[in-house]
Amino acid sequence: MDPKSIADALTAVRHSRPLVHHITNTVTTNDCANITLCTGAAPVMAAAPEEAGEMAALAGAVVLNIGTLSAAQVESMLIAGRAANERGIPVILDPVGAGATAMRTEACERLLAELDIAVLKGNAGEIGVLAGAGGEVRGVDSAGLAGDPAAVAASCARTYGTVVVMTGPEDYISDGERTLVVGNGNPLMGCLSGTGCMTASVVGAFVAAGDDAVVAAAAACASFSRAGERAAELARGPYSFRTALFDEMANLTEDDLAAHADVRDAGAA
Ligand SMILES: Nc1ncnc2c1ncn2[C@@H]1O[C@H](COP(=O)(O)OP(=O)(O)O)[C@@H](O)[C@H]1O
Ligand SMILES: Cc1ncsc1CCOP(=O)(O)O
Ligand SMILES: [Mg+2]
Repeated sequence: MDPKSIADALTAVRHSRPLVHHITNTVTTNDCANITLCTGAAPVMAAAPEEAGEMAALAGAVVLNIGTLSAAQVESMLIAGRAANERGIPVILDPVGAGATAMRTEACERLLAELDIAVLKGNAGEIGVLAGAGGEVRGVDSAGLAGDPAAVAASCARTYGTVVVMTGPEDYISDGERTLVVGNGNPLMGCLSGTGCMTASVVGAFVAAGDDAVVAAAAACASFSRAGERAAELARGPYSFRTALFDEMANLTEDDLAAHADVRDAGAA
């Protein structure tokens, strides 16, 4: 893919500094706030049903993450999602742990049925479960996927009428017709809780700032994973990597991204 359109997508985030409203889990909420800031956008976390719709209406994107969900939180997600849908504000769903318990799977299916989800972003196991394609999930981690990942991402996108971002050593982005693969990243990203959640935040920032959700989501994945590559050069282990990941996201330049983003059509992968 044209490296300039990837770099331009980062420029668009930094110029528009979109507000990214999150209703998210209690484990990685601070990481999501700070990676949103380091990307060049503005985070806000607001989950109370009394304000979720009002806050969503002010946002450039809404990120719904079911990592530590409750029945009440699902209701807040529906309120926020409806407010966003009424205004054409993109909603990103992170189906953390879908497939691990019936509650998580059913919550995702309800959110996907009742809301217009712009981007469904999960790991390979979560997307495989929701696609009905033999995904396996252990807690919040992917435990495997049956079949060709590009085909699963595309099939899931068609099933739900959304853009799918399926993360792993390579990230697959598909709207059901066009499927891109992002090759950037480093294995240390899989050794840290929160990198999947942060991917959703970064996707939210890029989709808020862009016109084409497939290109924006691919640019988001390339940017975050390129920051991961640079951070890995500075790290002594997972926790110094974590610090470096935020710094490298904030310091990422359009020139570096244009030179190193590895975004291809999956068919040509
Ligand atoms: N082995 C790996 N090599 C490169 N990047 C990885 C690897 N594992 C995960 N990532 C990156 O880490 C982020 C989180 O992906 P993943 O671990 O699949 O999500 P989750 O935390 O939801 O299980 C994504 O940006 C993905 O590209
Ligand atoms: C460990 C854990 N448990 C519930 S949510 C959560 C964080 C998951 O973060 P990620 O999916 O980004 O690894
Ligand atoms: Mg993880």
